[in-house]
Amino acid sequence: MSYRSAFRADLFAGQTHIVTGGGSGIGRCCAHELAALGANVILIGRNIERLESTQAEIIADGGKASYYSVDIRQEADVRDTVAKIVADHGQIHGLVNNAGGQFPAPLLKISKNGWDAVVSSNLTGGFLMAREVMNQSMREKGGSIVNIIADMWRGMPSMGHSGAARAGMLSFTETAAVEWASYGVRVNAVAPGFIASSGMDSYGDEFANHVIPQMRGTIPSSRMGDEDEISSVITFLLSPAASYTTGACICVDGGSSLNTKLFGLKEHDRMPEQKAFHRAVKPMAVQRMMKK
Ligand SMILES: CCCCC/C=C/C(=O)SCCNC(=O)CCNC(=O)[C@H](O)C(C)(C)COP(=O)(O)OP(=O)(O)OC[C@H]1O[C@@H](n2cnc3c(N)ncnc32)[C@H](O)[C@@H]1OP(=O)(O)O
Ligand SMILES: NC(=O)C1=CN([C@@H]2O[C@H](COP(=O)(O)OP(=O)(O)OC[C@H]3O[C@@H](n4cnc5c(N)ncnc54)[C@H](OP(=O)(O)O)[C@@H]3O)[C@@H](O)[C@H]2O)C=CC1
Repeated sequence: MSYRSAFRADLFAGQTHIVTGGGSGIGRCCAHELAALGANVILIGRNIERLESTQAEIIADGGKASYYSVDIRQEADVRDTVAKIVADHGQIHGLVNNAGGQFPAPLLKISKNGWDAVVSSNLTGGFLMAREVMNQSMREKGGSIVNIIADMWRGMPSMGHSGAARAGMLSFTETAAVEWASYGVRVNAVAPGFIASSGMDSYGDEFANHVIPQMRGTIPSSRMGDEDEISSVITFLLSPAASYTTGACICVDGGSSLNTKLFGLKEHDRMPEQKAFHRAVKPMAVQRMMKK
């Protein structure tokens, strides 16, 4: 296995974990990490080429992976796909609800269809996946669900549809954690900040050249996060190390959600030692996962 996880190599041996959006970005990275820890990984997404490619990478690396192409917004397709997964692989131990995305636009420029497309991708789809996995496996056998949301605290300007959906997903996480705890099912969330993922590259030049440099200046850690820095927290939440953790949300954002504008971060807060520290830790993170 070439993926260098911080966790024990047989952590998920004999277990099956679903990763939605597993064909690219954070989901692909997470699929690699879970497979490196012994899991049989099920990749879900719409684009078959990307799913196939991630599956091939994992298998070439000595891991186990399969894929099912489905749009998580389609209720009947989600139900049938989960049924197929249970028939093919048996118990589902973990679900990573990572599929999603949005387009940058101010609220006044978002059509009803645009709003619905984003809300159904980032809220309804995750609910459908969790409900079906619960009904068809976890309510009998227990399990762990991790929902990926976003840094939407105090609003998400230019991505208001996504902010509303992610806030809803956090509330869903908390409700499901309470309702499903007695079935031995834990439900948690991870809120990534700015992560240098392949998905982030999809927003075009304006976003890359203007928005990202501007946002980087507001992050106390002075850099964007890497995909593996989200994956390791997902892995922790799926693992027995988090056996008493449910209904929690872990912000993985280099401190950006804490950076109040009131007496905000100044250049002199970024000490030279801090920059040196980043240079020291970055190579290890990069070694964990080679980006495409
Ligand atoms: C402060 C923290 C920042 C956090 C940063 C977050 C980063 C990330 O999440 S990284 C990347 C994640 N990946 C993506 O975002 C993938 C790219 N996005 C999408 O695929 C789309 O946004 C989607 C989720 C809406 C795709 O859904 P789909 O059903 O394929 O959408 P359609 O193309 O059919 O369009 C439906 C509807 O939406 C309108 N629309 C789509 N794009 C835009 C746009 N760029 N601007 C305005 N409107 C858009 C589209 O026009 C349709 O509406 P109608 O025209 O009214 O029918
Ligand atoms: N990168 C970042 O900075 C941040 C990312 N996030 C969130 O983290 C998650 C992963 O993002 P990231 O890896 O960066 O971006 P990607 O765009 O690479 O990943 C999104 C994945 O979701 C899948 N997907 C999207 N819609 C659907 C759908 N309707 N049905 C099934 N699969 C779907 C896509 O596959 P396909 O197109 O094949 O269906 C793709 O593999 C997303 O929810 C994203 O919004 C949150 C905060 C910050």
